[in-house]
Amino acid sequence: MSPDWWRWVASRDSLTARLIAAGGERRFRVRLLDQRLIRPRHDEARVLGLPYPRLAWCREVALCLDGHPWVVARSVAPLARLRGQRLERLGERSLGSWLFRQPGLERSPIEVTAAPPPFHAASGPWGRRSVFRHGRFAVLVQEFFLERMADDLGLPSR
Ligand SMILES: C=C(O[C@@H]1C=C(C(=O)O)C=C[C@H]1O)C(=O)O
Repeated sequence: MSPDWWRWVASRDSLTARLIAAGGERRFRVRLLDQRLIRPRHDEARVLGLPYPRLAWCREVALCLDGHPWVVARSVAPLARLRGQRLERLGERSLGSWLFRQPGLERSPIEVTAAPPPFHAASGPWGRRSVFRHGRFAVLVQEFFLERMADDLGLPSR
């Protein structure tokens, strides 16, 4: 991986904040693509340490700059660990802007993939995922950086 991409893929602070900063004059927007109850995919259940199959709340978004998707994300939170968090009310507010305000937030090591997003038609150089926890609450956040972001920021292909 190029150092330019490593800085994005390995970052552990808020991606929302980084995208807004990198976007400069461009307008940032979270576009809500879907939110629903699901049975997590096998690999998602494994990463979350869930006995399969358990119901989970799923949210899919595109993080857009001036209307162009730079990142697509799918977040999966086991219902049993939602602990009354009303995540469905986030709407087009960023999950990150809420998450990073939670006291005692912990983040697992980041897993990286070169595979395309399994939940979206767009493609790009890298994907990653990690689990955020605070107290008993847990959410798996899976983010895929798209070609449009590489083009707009003049990043290398990989
Ligand atoms: C986890 C973060 O939140 C971002 C916002 C998301 C959303 O609103 O659904 C999903 C993934 C993120 O990239 C972050 O900013 O780091």
